Amino acid sequence: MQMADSTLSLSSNLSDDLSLLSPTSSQFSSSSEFNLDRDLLPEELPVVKCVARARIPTTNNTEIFLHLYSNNIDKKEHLAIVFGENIRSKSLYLRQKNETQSDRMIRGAYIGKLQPNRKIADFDELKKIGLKFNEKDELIYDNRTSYNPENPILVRIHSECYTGETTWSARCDCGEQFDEAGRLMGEYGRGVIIYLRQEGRGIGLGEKLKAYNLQDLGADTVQANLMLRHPADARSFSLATSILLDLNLPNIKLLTNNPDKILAVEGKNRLIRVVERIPMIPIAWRENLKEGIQSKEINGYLRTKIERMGHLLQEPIRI
Ligand SMILES: Nc1nc2c(ncn2[C@@H]2O[C@H](COP(=O)(O)OP(=O)(O)OP(=O)(O)O)[C@@H](O)[C@H]2O)c(=O)[nH]1
Repeated sequence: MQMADSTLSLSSNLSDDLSLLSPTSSQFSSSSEFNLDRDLLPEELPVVKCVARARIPTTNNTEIFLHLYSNNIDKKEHLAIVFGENIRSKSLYLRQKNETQSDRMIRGAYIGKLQPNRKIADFDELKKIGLKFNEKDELIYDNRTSYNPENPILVRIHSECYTGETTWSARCDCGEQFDEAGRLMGEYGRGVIIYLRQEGRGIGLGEKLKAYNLQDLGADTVQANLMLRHPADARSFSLATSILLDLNLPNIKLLTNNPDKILAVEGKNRLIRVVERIPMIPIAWRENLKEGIQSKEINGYLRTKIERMGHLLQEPIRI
């Protein structure tokens, strides 16, 4: 999203900045200071290519199809976690030069199920049963081969969070949101989680750990980023736009509280349409205080997202 550092004029020395962290500091007063402008989004989208896909049976008894993407703007392995066998990547199914049926099965460009002794991935076999390909050998989608792109599909765009997903952090709601998105999509039997490698809202894990120390020293999640001379949010969602287009999913129902994410994934030319926003209400806020993430940090974190980043969420009134 590359949001600009618009509110804070920083002194050159971090230790000077620490003195700004008194509770009475009023320099951050307005809400949603960082909201995005559609006109400033890039015109051109990144080029993405699905290089491998595999079926993953999960511990929840749901089957997912993991799609791994390369792209022309970074070297990271971004992913689409796909619930539903008939959601197809255009770039994956393109026929590659000199590839064999076995090559296609190995990189996941098959239709149906793999089983021992299967010989044909899709192409010739599918032609035989009447499926059509265009002059570039791209599969022409129809009801038998693909999800109907007119039907909005449930999507979560998730940014990597090592601490929330792997080390059980109760500083943020990332792990809970990831699990919840998977649970919902498993229940519906359809959906996509786009997993973007932009740790720490794009500043990386090392910088996020420094931000956590600043938070323990009294900064909120936005202040900490700014004090480290990063934007409040350094992410871009154009890769998610390109991946959704590659999966032939132009209409989506987005699980998010972040209005900027909606704008960002739709992009400048609105090639993706968010036809519905589905809020992600923290479990502790919607059920009872015994469930969900319990920590003093999480409440401050969520409050800052509401007050300073304009998140569409309401803290429950506790009696
Ligand atoms: N810099 C920084 N990053 C954080 C902090 N807490 C969580 N993150 C990162 O924030 C990102 C998670 O944001 P998301 O949950 O995808 O998005 P969001 O903008 O909160 O919007 P939602 O869709 O409503 O969840 C991950 O990359 C986390 O690593 C923090 O205190 N500082």
